[in-house]
Amino acid sequence: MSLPDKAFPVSWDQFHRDARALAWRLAGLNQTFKAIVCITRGGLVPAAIISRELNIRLIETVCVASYHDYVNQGDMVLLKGIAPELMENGGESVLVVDDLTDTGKTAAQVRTMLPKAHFACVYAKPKGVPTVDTFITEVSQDTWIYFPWDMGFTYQEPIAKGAG
Ligand SMILES: O=P(O)(O)OC[C@H]1O[C@H](OP(=O)(O)OP(=O)(O)O)[C@H](O)[C@@H]1O
Ligand code: HPA
Ligand SMILES: [Mg+2]
Repeated sequence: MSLPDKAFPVSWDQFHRDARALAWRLAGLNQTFKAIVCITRGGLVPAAIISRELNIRLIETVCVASYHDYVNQGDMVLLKGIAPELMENGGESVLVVDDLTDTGKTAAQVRTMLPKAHFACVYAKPKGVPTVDTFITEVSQDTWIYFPWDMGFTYQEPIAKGAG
């Protein structure tokens, strides 16, 4: 598999705005969440923003590794599971947070551990949409999202390079 055709670069400002929009959406559910389980590593950043906005202080991680060479998804490896007390009652009142759902495999794997939890992510691609309960922005499946923590400043060729 090669890199998707379209690029969706996200700045820190935009990510903060979108993660805060997700927090507003979750606040509107009028549901009390007793804990956040964030899917590392991408879920750590929105979890920090959402935990601040919703005043959730109990934060757990589930550590899943799957994308071993940038775009190609290898086997999923569970590096660290979830504290047993948060898995009681299928994870009822637990909020699971990730930066995005793409094929939906990561969310589906975590759902097997927390079937009754609420799954939220900032961005979603169509294949992943059915695996989450709440998200903010959908991008097409052939789009690659570039997160600010993966980026650096580089020279950009003019769009009309060579012209004039
Ligand atoms: O819906 P999927 O096709 O499973 O893809 C979505 C997952 O892929 C990315 O994580 P990644 O496995 O790249 O690891 P990272 O969060 O540690 O960067 C992203 O943060 C999601 O967790
Ligand atoms: N961007 C960054 N990481 C990802 C993506 C993406 O579009 N899909 C799966 N992991
Ligand atoms: Mg991830």
